[in-house]
Amino acid sequence: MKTPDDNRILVALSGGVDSSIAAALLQKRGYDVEGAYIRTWLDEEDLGECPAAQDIEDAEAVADHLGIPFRIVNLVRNYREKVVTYLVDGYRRGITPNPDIMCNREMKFGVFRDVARQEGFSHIATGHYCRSQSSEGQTRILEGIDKTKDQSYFLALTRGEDLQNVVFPVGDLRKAEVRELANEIGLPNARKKDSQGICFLGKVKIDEFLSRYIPDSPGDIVDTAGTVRGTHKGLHRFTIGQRRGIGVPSNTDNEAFVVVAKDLEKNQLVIGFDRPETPLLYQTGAIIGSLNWIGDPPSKGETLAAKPRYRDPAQEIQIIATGEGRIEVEFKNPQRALALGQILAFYRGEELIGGGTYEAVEHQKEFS
Ligand SMILES: Nc1ncnc2c1ncn2[C@@H]1O[C@H](COP(=O)(O)OP(=O)(O)OP(=O)(O)O)[C@@H](O)[C@H]1O
Repeated sequence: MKTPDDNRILVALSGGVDSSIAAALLQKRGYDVEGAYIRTWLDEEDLGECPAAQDIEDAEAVADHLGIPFRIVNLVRNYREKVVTYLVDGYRRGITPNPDIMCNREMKFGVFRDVARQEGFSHIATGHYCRSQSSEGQTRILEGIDKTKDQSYFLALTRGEDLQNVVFPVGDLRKAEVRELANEIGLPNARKKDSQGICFLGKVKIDEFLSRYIPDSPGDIVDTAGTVRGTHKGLHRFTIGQRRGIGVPSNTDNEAFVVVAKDLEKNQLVIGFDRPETPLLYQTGAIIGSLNWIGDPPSKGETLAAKPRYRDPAQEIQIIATGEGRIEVEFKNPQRALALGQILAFYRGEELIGGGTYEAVEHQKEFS
């Protein structure tokens, strides 16, 4: 193992604009910067095409443009073990996993960070829109300045110690500034669109991907009164709140059915109208498990902000009870369509203090 050199930073280069600018900014600040593309998927047959090929080409072109060394870090095996398994197992159990959050925890800030350290890099950097502050051995993660791009949510399950010596150079910038900088320095990928969706899946649809791993398991579609309205091919193909692809006409003008629950025991998909009074659709509280604290853990009775999902605005919550590895929260305002397995991220002001997984949800009392 090489001794970490305080000036050496390995930037995770995805081929996108944000991480390219992260590398350019660090280079400008005088660091000894190198770029690395993380390969998480190899099996081109599985995906029909290799979405990574273009990204690798772009990442390499950026490294060339900046005149920094470039490498590909192969984490295909780790990714299958840690992320694909978690993803497929989750869907198989009827819950809704978040592979992006797991990819950050296990790959970028897990194995990749270890590889960087072994290669003598003191720090790693990514193009995430968030900020980090370190003092007295503790690292605090703050939302990015650009609230419309903030990606701190995706770090909610990353271990605090793994976020030490991680730099987020674009967290202090707005996306428009990042694009402007990319044009100014003539980055070859300046016009590239933002990436979307699950890390490796790229252009592949999630249900198509899952169908390779999880066999169909047909069952009834019922409404909230228990009347059978149709059949489904497998509960894993649906998420609470989903409107598309149910295939049951509502016969009501301007109102479609949404998935309000999955009854795993009966293998039934429960549907209803997208209305606040629809039974099961809105939640007032939740039990959160698989907890991870980056900042100081909350105490019983504390009022905090929390993001029930990425892109959801922060909601006021209260900590009702704390227990071993679990916490019970109450939402000030009922939340729509929270799915088991999804992640709640906790905030004190702008600081991300951690996150956990919905293990159970509490429905609006009058309807449950
Ligand atoms: N395959 C990859 N190889 C290396 N780094 C990656 C890879 N995928 C993502 N990253 C890193 O994680 C960060 C956040 O990833 P995300 O997929 O959300 O991309 P993004 O916000 O669109 O950023 P970018 O514009 O850099 O792609 C990236 O900025 C990059 O540093």
